[in-house]
Amino acid sequence: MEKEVNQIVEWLRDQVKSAGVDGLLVGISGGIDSAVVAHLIKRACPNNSLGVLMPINTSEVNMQDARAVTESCNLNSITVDLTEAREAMYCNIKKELKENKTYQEDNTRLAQANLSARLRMSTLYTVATHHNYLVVGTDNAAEWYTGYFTKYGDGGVDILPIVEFTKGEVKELAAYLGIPQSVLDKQPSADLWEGQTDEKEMGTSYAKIDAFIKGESIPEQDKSTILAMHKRTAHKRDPLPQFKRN
Ligand SMILES: Nc1ncnc2c1ncn2[C@@H]1O[C@H](COP(=O)(O)OP(=O)(O)OC[C@H]2O[C@@H]([n+]3cccc(C(=O)O)c3)[C@H](O)[C@@H]2O)[C@@H](O)[C@H]1O
Ligand SMILES: Nc1ncnc2c1ncn2[C@@H]1O[C@H](COP(=O)(O)OP(=O)(O)OP(=O)(O)O)[C@@H](O)[C@H]1O
Ligand SMILES: [Mg+2]
Repeated sequence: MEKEVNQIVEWLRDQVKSAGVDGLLVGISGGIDSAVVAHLIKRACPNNSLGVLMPINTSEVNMQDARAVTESCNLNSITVDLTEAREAMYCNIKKELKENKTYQEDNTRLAQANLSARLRMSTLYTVATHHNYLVVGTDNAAEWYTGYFTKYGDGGVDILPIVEFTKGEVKELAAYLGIPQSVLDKQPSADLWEGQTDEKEMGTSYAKIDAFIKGESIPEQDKSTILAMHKRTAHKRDPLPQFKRN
């Protein structure tokens, strides 16, 4: 673990140097992926790293965990509450769609969820511009393979330090780095709506996704769920389709 952590930390420093920026920042949710990235950026840039807490109707438990994460690595942090901004923006969009008679009730939950993720992305880039920092992403190998992230939301970042680590490996990194126990024990959740957990929404488990990525055999049902997600989200990983002139 120590060797891997040092390698990532070195890589993060190289990214800062080659981009010609002053430091690194990450959104802190109170979940394990951002906790690991928080510790890594603090190690890479002790005096030039920042955690950004961005509640949108976020529970006090998750806020406490987010604060515990920044305290556990002594990471400088700010909190930007986006609850009202998300509400105001979604209300305006909904009103216009209703007037235009193109509002679709069925898509409300996902549309609001993805708007939350994209408002967080906009906030991180606003702070990054002020500080001359890079925005560090938290996607792990399981999320990347299944495309379980919002395009240009939590997927809209500059660098991905843990994208080759399975969820299981992220947990090992977290234990090594000394992340608070309440964060280690928590069910992974995008926390985009009440009661959401990643595994409930995806219809499979991180253990199965990790095993599949590592080439191990898993039940057919899980395999087809994972492959369907991978296929449906190819556009999030691929370069943008570009019309080429003759
Ligand atoms: N074939 C194609 N080629 C090019 N673009 C394509 C496309 N198909 C859809 N699109 C575009 O992509 C959009 C759909 O993608 P996207 O907006 O990402 O939305 P979508 O993949 O439908 O939803 C995001 C998923 O990620 C989950 N999530 C989000 C954020 C954080 C976390 C977490 O773990 O913390 C998880 C969330 O719960 C949800 O299941 C469409 O609206 C369309 O604009
Ligand atoms: N309330 C929040 N405040 C700040 N950043 C957030 C918030 N919610 C989500 N994010 C950002 O979006 C990322 C994606 O969320 P995701 O749920 O995949 O990761 P996590 O919460 O760190 O870990 P887990 O997947 O175990 O819940 C987070 O790592 C974090 O960078
Ligand atoms: Mg989470």
